[in-house]
Amino acid sequence: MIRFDSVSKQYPDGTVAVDTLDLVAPSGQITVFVGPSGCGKTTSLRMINRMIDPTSGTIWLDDRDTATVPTHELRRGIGYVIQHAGLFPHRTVLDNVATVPYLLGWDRKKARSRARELLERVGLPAHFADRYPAQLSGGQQQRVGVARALAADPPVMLMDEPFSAVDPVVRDQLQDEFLRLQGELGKTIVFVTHDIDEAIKLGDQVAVMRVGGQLAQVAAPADLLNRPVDAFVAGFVGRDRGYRALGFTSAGQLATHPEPTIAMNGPVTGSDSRDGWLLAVDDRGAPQGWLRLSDLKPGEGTVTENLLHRGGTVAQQGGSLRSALDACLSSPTGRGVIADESGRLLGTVTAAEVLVLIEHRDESGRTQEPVGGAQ
Ligand SMILES: Nc1ncnc2c1ncn2[C@@H]1O[C@H](COP(=O)(O)OP(=O)(O)OP(=O)(O)O)[C@@H](O)[C@H]1O
Repeated sequence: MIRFDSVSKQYPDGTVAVDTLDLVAPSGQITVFVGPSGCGKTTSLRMINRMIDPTSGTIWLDDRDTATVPTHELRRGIGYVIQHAGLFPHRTVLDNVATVPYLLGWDRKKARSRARELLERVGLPAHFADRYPAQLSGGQQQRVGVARALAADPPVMLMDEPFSAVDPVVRDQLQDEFLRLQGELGKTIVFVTHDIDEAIKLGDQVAVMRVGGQLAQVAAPADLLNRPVDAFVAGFVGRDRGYRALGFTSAGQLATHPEPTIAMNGPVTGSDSRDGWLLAVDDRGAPQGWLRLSDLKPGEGTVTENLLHRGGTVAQQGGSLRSALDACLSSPTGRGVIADESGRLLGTVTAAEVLVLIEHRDESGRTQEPVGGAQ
């Protein structure tokens, strides 16, 4: 656990970067600092490993006042990842990852074998080990940065905009893999970003700061979306927060309607169709897309990929209200496709049925007794 106890930082020129911050970052969880440029996120983060010393107040790491811990000892237990990864350009990827173990005096073989294991963990193939950072893409460099920070297995990780310098698709992948890794490792993580969507996706709790270094609100993502404390937080969290909050509310077990299907690569037969549409499934029963019978030209007798409307999303049974509603809204038929955990079709629901569930959410955002749906 990391605890900020009335922590302030005023730089010598008089700038108050952080103003009387009180906050707990619980062990094994991800706490995200988010806020507009200059609101004191980086300063707050760097005070944890004492790259910056607070002007007043105390930062506790478990039961130790960090001001009383020698910095080299403090930093041994704290991994640090920054934007652009900050890799050493003249060292190979493997030696970059092994930096801290070398510094800690590990035997070279053990350090390198640990580095190899970590590269694999962050999803980099073994042949990258002997490359230099400049020979990697931005996303690959960030993975190396994460592996390097994890090398000595520190219980705490500080991450300052680690995924900001890569394109949105790679960022999304890095975020997913980071969450998967954290699921395995359970580190105490403090993460800085200016991107509210990233904060909401990654944070177990999100601390919104305002310029002047004040904490505006700290809350779980769903609470932040459902109950912003003031106009600043509401504005920062964004306009479609009501819709996004549905992402944190389970749709429960949806009562689905049976949906007539047609087999991929099989013959087109329209006899079961209710409204001129059929849902194509593969040989495992996984939905592939919708087929509109009126799109067929004479002689097109086989269900092939290029005949399908594939824009619709598929929601998983037991998933969120947002994914269920999205499945309906994105479906060309208005019927949202619901699959089981292994991706096999269960049936469909309508937006009206999902809306009934949304209306029956309780105060905390949970859905009550499943209502609506079908037989
Ligand atoms: N060394 C310094 N001397 C004086 N002022 C500083 C110094 N470092 C940061 N500041 C100021 O402190 C405030 C907080 O800066 P900080 O870098 O912590 O903000 P941030 O929220 O991380 O910003 P960004 O998202 O733009 O990186 C800003 O007004 C900044 O200009």
